[in-house]
Amino acid sequence: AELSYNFYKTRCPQLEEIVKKKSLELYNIHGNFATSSIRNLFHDCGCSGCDASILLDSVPGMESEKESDNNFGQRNYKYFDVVKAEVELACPGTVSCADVLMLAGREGVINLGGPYIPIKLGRRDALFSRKEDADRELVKKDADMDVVLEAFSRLGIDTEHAVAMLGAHTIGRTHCRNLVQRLYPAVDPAINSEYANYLKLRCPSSVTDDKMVEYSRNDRDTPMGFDNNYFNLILQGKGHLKVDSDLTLDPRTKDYVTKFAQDNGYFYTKFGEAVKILTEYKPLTGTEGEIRTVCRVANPK
Ligand code: HEM
Repeated sequence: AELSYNFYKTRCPQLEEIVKKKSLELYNIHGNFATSSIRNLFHDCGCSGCDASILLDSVPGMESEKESDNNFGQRNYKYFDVVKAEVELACPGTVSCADVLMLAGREGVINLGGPYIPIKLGRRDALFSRKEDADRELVKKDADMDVVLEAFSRLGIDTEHAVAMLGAHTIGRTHCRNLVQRLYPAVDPAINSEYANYLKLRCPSSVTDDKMVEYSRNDRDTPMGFDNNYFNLILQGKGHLKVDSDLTLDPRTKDYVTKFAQDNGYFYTKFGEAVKILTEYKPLTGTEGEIRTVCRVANPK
């Protein structure tokens, strides 16, 4: 069985309209659902394929992907339940959480002013989710470029598309616990010194308190705009993570950064192509897995 653009054409013809409407409604109330849904999508597909395994809660005997440090900062999982409930009303037991997650991620990009990305459908949902898979398969925040490019290449994504995908860091936030290693005891020389002072105001101590929700927005100019400003920012030394700074320094990636910084349309094209490849990575299809009713729990046996 394969994914296709018309998988739900007869099974649930209203699906894409429902997800679009509900995602926009949620975005209008909780703007950051759009932001987080894009990272959710990446971390679902990037760990054991696009199978909504990231949405499963831990249960006795199963520590889920959510518990991995690589998923620190993920938020708003609950809104997928809201979208899925609406889909269940129209088409009970028909549409997977994995497809809902892909479509909601797509709508997140659109709601933030980014490009429309056609998404093939027909995925099914994983029966389990394992913290260890997320520990192993997702890229750590301080990974070097070899590791980053290797991880993308495992997903079928080449260097240019990997650089485009990282353009997603044009929205959202970085918590201080992910920033302070580059600020204390000494500022990483790849960070612009004025900007480092700003980050130090946002994160005044090397000791962070996760309960305080201390963070800095990735793009202070257009925080809720899905645009190519990320590439301008990293060229100015305003990248938050090691990977953001390294993109401008590594000979394999730096020319793509300049190209995307100069041409928003080209960035959109390459980002869209990359998302298409990503969302078709290792889906469950046919009779594999299940169609979960509630995205956070596997169906009762
Ligand atoms: C592979 C290299 C990558 C690494 C190491 C990485 C790491 C991170 C880290 C550490 C954060 C901050 C989390 C926090 O402190 O709350 C973050 C945020 C984010 N990342 Fe990435 N990321 C990578 C690639 C991507 C890709 C490919 C996408 C999407 C296509 C993406 C989308 C996002 C988004 C949207 C946020 C903001 C989330 C929010 O505000 O809720 N990242 N990333």
